[in-house]
This record gives sequence, structure tokens and C-alpha cells, in this order.
Amino acid sequence: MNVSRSAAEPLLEVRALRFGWPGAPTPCLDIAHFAIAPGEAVFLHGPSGSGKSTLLSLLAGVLVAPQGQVRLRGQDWAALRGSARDAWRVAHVGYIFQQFNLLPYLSVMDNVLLPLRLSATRRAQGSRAQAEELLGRMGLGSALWSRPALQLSVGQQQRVAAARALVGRPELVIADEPTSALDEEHRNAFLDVLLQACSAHGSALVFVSHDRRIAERFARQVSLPGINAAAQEALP
Ligand SMILES: Nc1ncnc2c1ncn2[C@@H]1O[C@H](COP(=O)(O)OP(=O)(O)OP(=O)(O)O)[C@@H](O)[C@H]1O
Repeated sequence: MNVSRSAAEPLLEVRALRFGWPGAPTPCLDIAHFAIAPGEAVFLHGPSGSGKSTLLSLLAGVLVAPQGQVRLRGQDWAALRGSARDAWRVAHVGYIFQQFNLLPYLSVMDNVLLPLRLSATRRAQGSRAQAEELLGRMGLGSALWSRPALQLSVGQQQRVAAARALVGRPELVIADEPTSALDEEHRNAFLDVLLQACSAHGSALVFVSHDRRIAERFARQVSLPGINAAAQEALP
């Protein structure tokens, strides 16, 4: 997995991607080209069902498209199999899932430290002190750190998931509706921490939300129907 890189290369590049869910009559995604530069903050929006979560899964190699390419740091996800794909993902991607995917019986701190345990690359760029700082900045004080994740409120779990995505400074952070369970005050504080941490770490951020009030905080805004020929074909 030694992929040589030049400074001008995008961090993430999608080419001629076509993806349909099994049994669906038409493809869900048909994207000729889409690229994200290192450190870029992108707000991805589109109607419900337009394929945002599907695209995020393809960007992070959780799904692999049978047609086209998705390359992260020059590495095509489709060329990696099983555990190699998982290792590439944990080394380079922090993912805040819509349902958080915390390990419920692990403590808050152990959930956040998981990427450092699983990846030497993340471990080299992270530490327990960094995890503590991220949790603190997310408003999750030390009294919560040894509690099992399942004992936290939904809004607190969302912030634990964000700290886990940021620890170890992955080059790409993906956030799928990460503010849906937060009130306005917590949402703004959460966005401040997420954007500042990504900027300080040099991490690119792809942030999906229905909440267009957030959009202006991002340097780049992308509409999924806008980059998806499959959606345009479906228009009357
Ligand atoms: N696991 C799956 N199996 C089959 N079809 C799926 C699956 N996941 C999503 N789809 C279909 O793919 C399309 C896009 O779904 P997706 O969840 O990516 O949209 P979305 O834009 O993220 O929606 P939302 O904003 O409501 O979260 C929908 O038609 C959905 O029914």
C-alpha cells in the first residue's frame, strides 16, 4: 500500500462512479468526476433519499462500486480487500456515522481511543491527552469518561463519535448528519470544535446535513443532485 503522492493531487477523487443498490431499477449515483483537496471543508446537501449516505459510504470504502473509481490518497478502494481496506480506512478516515456506531459497553474514553489502538498511523499522530482535550472541548467532562457509552444521552454520544473521528488526525473526516440530535447552542459549539480541529489537523471534512443554516460555515457547498447525473436523468 505504498502510494506515491504529489502535493497537487486531490486527497479524494471520484471518477466515472456508478452505483445502484441491488434490486433498484435505476442507479442511485452516477458521478463523472468529484474531487476534494487536502484540508478542504465541504458541505454536502440534497433531498432525503438522494444518496448522500450512500456516497459517504463509497468515499470511505465501506461500500465499493462495481463501476468507476474512488481513490483516497491515490489508493483505489476497489483494489483493497477485506482487512486491508479496513486498515486503510482506520488509518486515514474518521467517520461520524448517522447512528454513531459506538461500542455500547466500552467506556467513553475507550471508544475515543479505539482508532489509536487499531492503527499505528493514527497512534503516531494522537494520544490520550489529545482524546481528553477533544472530549473536553466537546463539553464532555472527565466525570463521563469512564461511563459506558450506552449510558450517555443521544447528543452526548454524537459528540463522543466526533471525538473518536478526530483523534489521531486522519486526513479525511466524514460526518453524516452529526448535529441532528443537538440543540442550537450545542450545535454551534460542536461545529466550532469540529471545524477548528479539522483546520488545525489539516483534515478535509465532508459534512452532510439538511440544515442549510450551517452551510455558510463551509468554504465549499456541493449539492448531490448537482454532481449526480443519475438524479438529473430522473428529473421530468
Ligand atoms: N442498504 C440499502 N439497501 C437498499 N437500498 C438502499 C440502502 N440504503 C439506501 N438505499 C436506497 O438508496 C437511496 C439513497 O439512500 P441514502 O440513504 O443514501 O440517501 P440520503 O440522501 O442519505 O437520505 P437521508 O437524507 O434521508 O438520510 C434511497 O432510495 C434508499 O432507499
